[in-house]
Parts: sequence; structure tokens; C-alpha cells
Amino acid sequence: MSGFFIDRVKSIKYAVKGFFLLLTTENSIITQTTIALVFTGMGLYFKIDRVDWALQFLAIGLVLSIESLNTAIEKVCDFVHPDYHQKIGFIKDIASGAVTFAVLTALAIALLIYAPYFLG
Ligand SMILES: Nc1ncnc2c1ncn2[C@@H]1O[C@H](COP(=O)(O)OP(=O)(O)OP(=O)(O)O)[C@@H](O)[C@H]1O
Repeated sequence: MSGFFIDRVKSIKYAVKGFFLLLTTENSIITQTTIALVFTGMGLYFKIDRVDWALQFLAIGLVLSIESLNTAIEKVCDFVHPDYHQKIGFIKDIASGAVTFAVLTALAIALLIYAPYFLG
């Protein structure tokens, strides 16, 4: 039983390590995090309500999570096949496509939250 808890604590340790690796080494994650901070600033500036904060955090989490998985897929691709291959290109393209789904969702949420402040 105690082995189970030690394994869980180790998993959390590796997950936190991965979290900081993404934030400190991956340009795409650093860029998305910067955008997330800008939107957090906008939320504070416009004093958005509790539901809008929840939707905004959900959108930020969605984009960062999918972007992180896309980064992991790119790393696996580069590791298993460093040279050019049509299938690697296809795999990387559809992994990026997943990020596009998340970003479009986040853009829709951002428009719903902030358009009224800009359009009056
Ligand atoms: N080994 C490869 N074989 C075929 N096409 C590739 C290969 N590597 C990259 N590509 C093509 O180049 C595109 C960009 O790949 P890349 O790995 O540079 O990702 P990226 O989107 O620039 O991500 P990042 O900026 O996070 O590195 C892929 O979507 C794919 O179309």
C-alpha cells in the first residue's frame, strides 16, 4: 500500500518537473503563457465576472495542455525519425491541427468575453 503512495508522489514529482521544463525550455509554451498573462491582465482591467474568469482559465488551460501534448508528439517524431519523412510531416501537421482546434475555441471565448467592452 505504501508503495502505491510512493509511486503516486513520484508521478507528481515528474509531472511538476515536466511542467517547469515546458515553461522554461519550449518557445511555443512560453509564447502561449505570455498571451495567457496578457488575457489575465485584461480580465483584471475590465473586471470580468466569475463565470468569465472560469471560461478564460478553461480556455488558457485547454490551449496550454494541447500545445504541450503537441510539443511531446514533435519530440517523439524527431526522436524516432530525425530525417525527413512524409508520414512524420503528416503526424506533426495533425498534431498542430489539434492546437488550432483549441486556439479557435479560445478565440471564440475571448470574443464572447471582450467584444462587448470594445463594441460598447
Ligand atoms: N521530419 C520531418 N519530415 C517531414 N516534415 C517535417 C519534418 N519535421 C517537420 N516537418 C514539417 O514541418 C512542420 C513544422 O515542424 P516543426 O517540428 O518544426 O514544428 P513547429 O510547428 O515549428 O514547432 P516548434 O516551433 O514548437 O518547434 C511540420 O508540421 C511538418 O509539416
